Amino acid sequence: MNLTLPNDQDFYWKDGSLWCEDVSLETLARKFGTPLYVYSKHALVSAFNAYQSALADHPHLVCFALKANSNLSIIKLFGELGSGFDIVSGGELQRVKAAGCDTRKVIFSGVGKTVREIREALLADIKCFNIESPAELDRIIAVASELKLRARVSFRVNPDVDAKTHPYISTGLKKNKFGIAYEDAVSLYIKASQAPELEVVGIDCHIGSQITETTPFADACEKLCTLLDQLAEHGINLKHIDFGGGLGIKYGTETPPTAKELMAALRRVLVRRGYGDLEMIFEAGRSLVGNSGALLTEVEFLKSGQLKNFIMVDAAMNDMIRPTLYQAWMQIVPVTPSNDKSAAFYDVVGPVCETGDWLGKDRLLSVRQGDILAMLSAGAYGMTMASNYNSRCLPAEVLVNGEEAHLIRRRQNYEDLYRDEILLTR
Ligand SMILES: Cc1ncc(COP(=O)(O)O)c(C=O)c1O
Ligand SMILES: N[C@@H](CCCC[NH3+])C(=O)O
Repeated sequence: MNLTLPNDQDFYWKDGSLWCEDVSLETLARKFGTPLYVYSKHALVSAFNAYQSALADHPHLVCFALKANSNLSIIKLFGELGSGFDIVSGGELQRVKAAGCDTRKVIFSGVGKTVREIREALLADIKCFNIESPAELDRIIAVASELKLRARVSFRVNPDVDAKTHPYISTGLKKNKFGIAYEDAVSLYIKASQAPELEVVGIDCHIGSQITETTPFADACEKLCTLLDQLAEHGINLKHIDFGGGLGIKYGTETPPTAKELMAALRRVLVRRGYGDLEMIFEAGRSLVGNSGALLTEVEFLKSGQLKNFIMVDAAMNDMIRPTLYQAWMQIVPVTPSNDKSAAFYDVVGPVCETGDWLGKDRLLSVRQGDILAMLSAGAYGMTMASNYNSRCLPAEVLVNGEEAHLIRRRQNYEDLYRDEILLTR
């Protein structure tokens, strides 16, 4: 595979070493230790602005999906750029508040919202609940009635389109647990519109993640427009259409559409179907943060197995689970390549006691003990999916802005591992 770097504007080669903006990754690894997540502020801002400029001529709200990366400093940065937020838990709502951002720009998705979470979101005056089941509709009515508040709602409709992505991250099919059935949508909208506790404001779908074509989005849009036609016949007219997230990024050889291309495809459908004036909402996660981050890790040992060679690094599946969970391919490069050792094929593995603890397989690399490797495009679903498995401390996170590198999450220490546990003394 002849590969270029996935984001060679913000992570690029200079003087024989890999840099993030105006700081070398080697320097960052030595200064902050490894494993280390490094994010480029410029990349984050550019990704957000790509959506903003593609949508500039239309009413819209880009809601950053916190599940992709929920560091407070990153939430705050997007908030300052004008972002809304897509949340799926009370904890994520609390993060939006803790970052000092506007909860009235929050969209609440998720199939299992608890009474407590609904209460908190209503009190925070969020923009909209994306309802995912008839039972949730009843629950929101009950909580709104108890609080004497009106909930703004939309239904997440399952358009049953194939997003052509990994089965674990495709969500818009009939067999998935997400959303309400397309066939049930009209009757649920009628019920919701008759409830005084609700204001029915939108329609929503989310068909999957890491989608690299525009067609599935356009297909979903057509299906939602057909529903909008049917709802209009019942006098139900909505204010917004929410396309969820899902826009893919470049990890290796993918060529995903740009935000501009995606918007053009959606606008074509909306305008043709007579819904060009609706506010367009996006719950963008990966496409805002994925290519903005790298995971740095140090080579602990090289090991020749019976059938394979291994590079043992100090990052593991607990720090970055995507490769083993989805067989995801993510680029791994030495940050300061040298040719004084001949290249060989290696599996890049961590120290966790699981055969599935790998970050890359069959990679042609020339490395020595002590070298720093960078796993690229690691800004989405990296740190947020990290765990303490094997009692490993969570990595630190650094945000680079030009020549400056700010620590935005300190590395955990051993005491952090059991701080919440209670040692029974008898
Ligand atoms: C409801 C919902 N919205 C938004 C997202 C963000 O998706 P992505 O990171 O692919 O943009 C997800 C995750 O797939 C999701 O489940
Ligand atoms: N966590 C997944 C995507 C799932 C998105 C959540 N709906 C990934 O790393 O690709």
